[in-house]
Amino acid sequence: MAKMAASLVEHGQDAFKKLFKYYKRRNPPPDFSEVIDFSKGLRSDKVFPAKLNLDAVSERDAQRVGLRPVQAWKAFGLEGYPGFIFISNPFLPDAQRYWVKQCLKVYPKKPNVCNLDMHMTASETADIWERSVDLIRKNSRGRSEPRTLLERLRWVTLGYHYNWDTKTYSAGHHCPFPADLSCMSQHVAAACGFPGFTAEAGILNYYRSDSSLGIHVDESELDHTPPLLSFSFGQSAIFLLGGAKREDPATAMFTHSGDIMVMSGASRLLYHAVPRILTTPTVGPTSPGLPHQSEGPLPSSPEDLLVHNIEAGEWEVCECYLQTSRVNVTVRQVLGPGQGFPSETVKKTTLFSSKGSYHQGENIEDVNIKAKRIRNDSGSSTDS
Ligand SMILES: O=C(O)CCC(=O)C(=O)O
Ligand SMILES: [Fe+2]
Repeated sequence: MAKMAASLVEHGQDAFKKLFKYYKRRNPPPDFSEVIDFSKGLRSDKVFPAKLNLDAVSERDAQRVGLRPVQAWKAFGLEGYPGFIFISNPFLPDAQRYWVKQCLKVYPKKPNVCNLDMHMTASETADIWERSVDLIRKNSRGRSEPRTLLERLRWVTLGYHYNWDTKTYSAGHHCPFPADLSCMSQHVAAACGFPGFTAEAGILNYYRSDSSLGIHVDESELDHTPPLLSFSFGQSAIFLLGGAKREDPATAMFTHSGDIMVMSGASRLLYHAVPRILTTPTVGPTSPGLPHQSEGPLPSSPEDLLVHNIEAGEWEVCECYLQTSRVNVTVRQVLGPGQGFPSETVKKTTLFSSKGSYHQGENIEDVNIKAKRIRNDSGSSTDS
């Protein structure tokens, strides 16, 4: 089986698509032995330690956003992918809980935009968390139908809201980017050698255990010099990193809870995909970094600490949700320094951003292909 995965890579022709299908397959299950696992350090000969800028972020600034001191981060590069940096869970004990809570409770709130807005009124989507918590708490693993709004959440956009139809950002469709996530992203980017990074757009993807994300490249940002940052929480997944062309072969790696990926330089515009979320039927964490038992509270709050310990009741809901889910946050800088949107994009916004018409009259498959959205095994749309 391991040979099979390798031979798919060697044959070139549509190698990425074949690898995607291979890792997505349930029956028979794929062999994961060739998947790079950065949590195991330098075990693979393709993995090498990445150099970070150790002075870019003070220990105090890192702590403020829930990160360990940069000196303690385990950061890796991957042979053949210059500019790709994988940081294996650099979060302080319990800090992930804060970020998970933000992703589930805070960022889906208005004025941010989510998939549920496309079919529901503003008042119906006003408090997704509050409307979901009681049922999530009574969670029974293994059921297939999502019962709550939180379980039907597929994406949230922050800052400059990504328009899935036109594949553009625009000046007219924008709301303030969350200050905490902006600050954390700035520190991660600075440690990776990008001190001027500005978080301008965010896409949160909410994956259920049968979800996948198709092969795509993130090229809608107007400047590709700044890196793209990716934060993963919850269940582990297989992430495939390909080449500059869609059919180029790809490398498979695990992403676990707390892991950060940085796509910069020559790796900024590489094709990538998430063919599979890895969940096991056992209760408790399956992802090495998933916070389960309290790992020890965050340091008692200096006044300016951005992350804080969350309430036990809130974590109970997050933990139930994460037993079958993965949340990924990508943070992007859209514009170069001093750059503005071309007037063309502003015009397009008026045409396409009216909420009622978003995705309407379109075949769901077309929308999924165009917008490279998350799909479920059943093939059903996860856009609603
Ligand atoms: O979920 C992931 O790890 C990748 C997400 C992604 O590629 C995207 O949002 O563009
Ligand atoms: Fe992406």
